[in-house]
Amino acid sequence: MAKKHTIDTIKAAKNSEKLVMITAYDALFAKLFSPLVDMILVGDSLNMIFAAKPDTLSASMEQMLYHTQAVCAGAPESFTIFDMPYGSYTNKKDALKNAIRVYQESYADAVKLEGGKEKCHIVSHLTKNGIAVMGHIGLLPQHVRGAGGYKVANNKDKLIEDAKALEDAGVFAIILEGVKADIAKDITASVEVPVIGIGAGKDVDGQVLVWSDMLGFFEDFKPKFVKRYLNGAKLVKEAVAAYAQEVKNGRFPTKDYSY
Ligand SMILES: Nc1nc(=O)c2c([nH]1)NC[C@@H]1CN(c3ccc(C(=O)N[C@@H](CCC(=O)O)C(=O)O)cc3)CN21
Ligand SMILES: CC(C)C(=O)C(=O)O
Ligand SMILES: [Mg+2]
Repeated sequence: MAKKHTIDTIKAAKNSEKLVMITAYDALFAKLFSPLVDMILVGDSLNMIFAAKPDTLSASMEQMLYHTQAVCAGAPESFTIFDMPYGSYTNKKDALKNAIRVYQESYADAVKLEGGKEKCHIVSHLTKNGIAVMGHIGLLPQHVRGAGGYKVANNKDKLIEDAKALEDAGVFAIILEGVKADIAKDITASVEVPVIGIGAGKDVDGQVLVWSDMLGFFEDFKPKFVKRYLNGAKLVKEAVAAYAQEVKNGRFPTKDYSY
């Protein structure tokens, strides 16, 4: 990706090229991913992956800001999206206050928040104040406890209504999570902003995956939509085992590694 995206180039990608998005939570990986993807999401999924919590609900603004500062430091050339944590956008006033913190305390380019029609008054309040907002509909991880689990969403008419309402409220793109592929196709066709899928099949405008899922580091989590492009956990375990063995048997360090 030669030049950093803007909301205009992201919108223009619809119907011309697929958009590639990946999560990152730290500078090291963000720097590796940056030249290879269109957008980086600092997902509240970091609460589960980085902090080993059972869900995303306890992620805080402070934690999200800390990780976003790290990601932006590692990937200044990437369009970076801050995932608004649970409870940070329950009303217009709090949402704007917290979104302004994102722009003032990090270099994130946009924020993302979960919800459709019922969140549009908040989305338009943010966009009217100069904040770029990405929507997120379908399976909403922040609703996991209230909903009693992660469930694929199949209410096509409601999802199309949500997508259109978000577009009217001013989002520049929409995440569509956990939706049957044929329904996702119709939702994607119903709006002019790009729809980025996760577990939503191929007929969307782009894809997002959690980095540690697609690189095979998050071994305990293997839902249907995750493709493993690397067996990260296996490679790391082999390397650390080799190091441990060489320390134990005195083969490391040799003269080459000694002063
Ligand atoms: N590591 C990780 N990857 C993610 O993609 C992710 C997170 N964490 N945390 C936040 C949310 C939670 N997500 C999830 C979590 C579980 C399922 C899941 O169990 N899916 C079932 C389908 C259930 C159904 O058929 O209704 C599956 O078996 O695929 C899906 C998305 C996606 N997000
Ligand atoms: C799964 C993606 C879209 C997300 O919201 C996250 O990583 O938190
Ligand atoms: Mg999230």
